[in-house]
Amino acid sequence: MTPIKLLIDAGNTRVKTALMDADGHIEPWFNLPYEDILAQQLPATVNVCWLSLVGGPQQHKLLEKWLGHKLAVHQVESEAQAFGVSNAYAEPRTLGIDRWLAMLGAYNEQPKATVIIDAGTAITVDWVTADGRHLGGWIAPGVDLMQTAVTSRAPRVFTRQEQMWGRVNQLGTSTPDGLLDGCVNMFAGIVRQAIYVSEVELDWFDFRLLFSGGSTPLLPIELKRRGEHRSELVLQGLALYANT
Ligand SMILES: Nc1ncnc2c1ncn2[C@@H]1O[C@H](COP(=O)(O)OP(=O)(O)O)[C@@H](O)[C@H]1O
Ligand SMILES: CC(C)(COP(=O)(O)O)[C@@H](O)C(=O)NCCC(=O)O
Ligand SMILES: [K+]
Repeated sequence: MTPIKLLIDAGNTRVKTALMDADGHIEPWFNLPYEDILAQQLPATVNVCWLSLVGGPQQHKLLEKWLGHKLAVHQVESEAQAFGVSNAYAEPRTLGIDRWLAMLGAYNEQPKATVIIDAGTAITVDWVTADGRHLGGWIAPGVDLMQTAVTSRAPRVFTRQEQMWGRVNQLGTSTPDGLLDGCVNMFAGIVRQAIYVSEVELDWFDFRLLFSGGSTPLLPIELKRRGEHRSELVLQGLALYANT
């Protein structure tokens, strides 16, 4: 493919990108922490970029430094409605652009009742009905943040740099294991609660459960099997805007 457009999903921790050609085909490019993006060489054929940014001024500055003045940048904002989806927020622009785009990406792929759980820096959960109504959602700390929240206020609690995988359903027998297991299980718990609310409160019996974000692999297999791992939803939403 000859890429002409760059799509950027700039989270609070990592930057995910894709390239789009003149026919609207997209191909994933990289998923890197901010400090590593400057080393990435932009393809010479790319002249325009579509940006989803939830990070602050520091992250914005890094992106500007990377892109230089070579590209026209379209920064997308959440809207009251677009591409068949209506935003539940009374102030639509205050909904995280990553959450908005993930809903557009999912709904335009399959217009069906959908729950999207994005577990990155924060964990967000959003509900969209089969007719494209966003009902609202949740914002909770991500797994790393949960651990930092405890260690920053309790001097005797500490973490060890170690693999987080496979910790769900474990009972910790040391401080770092107990903290890790507690936080990973908090994540599993919010997923179970989201399923409960969908089935019992909303009476949904046939819905898509989509997982995205860097912490998805921490979920136990029985929860992963209830849904699909779809980390490119924000980029798919951006592609809708880039194709207009
Ligand atoms: N390659 C990786 N190795 C270890 N942890 C990762 C990796 N990628 C993502 N994570 C975890 O996921 C989080 C970032 O996921 P991501 O969905 O990219 O977040 P955001 O959109 O907030 O930038 C990190 O805080 C970390 O917990
Ligand atoms: C909730 C978020 C911090 C999630 O960001 P992420 O974890 O993907 O980096 C982001 O979507 C955001 O800043 N939202 C604005 C507030 C809102 O959605 O209501
Ligand atoms: K998130």
